[in-house]
Amino acid sequence: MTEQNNVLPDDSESFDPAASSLSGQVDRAIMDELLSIRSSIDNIDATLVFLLAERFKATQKVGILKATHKLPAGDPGREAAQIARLRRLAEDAHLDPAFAEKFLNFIISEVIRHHEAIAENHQTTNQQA
Ligand SMILES: O=C(O)C(=O)C[C@]1(C(=O)O)C=C[C@@H](O)C=C1
Repeated sequence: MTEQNNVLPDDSESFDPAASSLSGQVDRAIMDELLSIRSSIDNIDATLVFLLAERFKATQKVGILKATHKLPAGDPGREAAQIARLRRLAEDAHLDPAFAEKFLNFIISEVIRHHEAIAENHQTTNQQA
């Protein structure tokens, strides 16, 4: 049977978790320890991608709602509250709050770009109708 029941995409054929420019240059035990830690990093990176995909699905709904009701793409008041909250969470988690703020701003700027594209598209479609 070729049916796939797993939820995760299969990247096992294209991704080599042992890929490294250090291969053959580092003691086996050290390399094994490095690969073991990298395995956690790979799981975390995969989780980040799935979480970001879910966040962008949610913000796409916001973008459609905003375009439908002609609301501005950005909401600086909301952003200020989000940034203050994330900075506090970052501090509690021993993550650099400046990095957390930069990361959120990076994501939000992409979301605003998407919102503007949705609004543009919505306007064009309505002009044609
Ligand atoms: O909540 C909104 O109004 C959104 O458009 C989402 C979002 C976000 O990505 O969190 C993006 C842009 C706004 O400036 C504020 C927040």
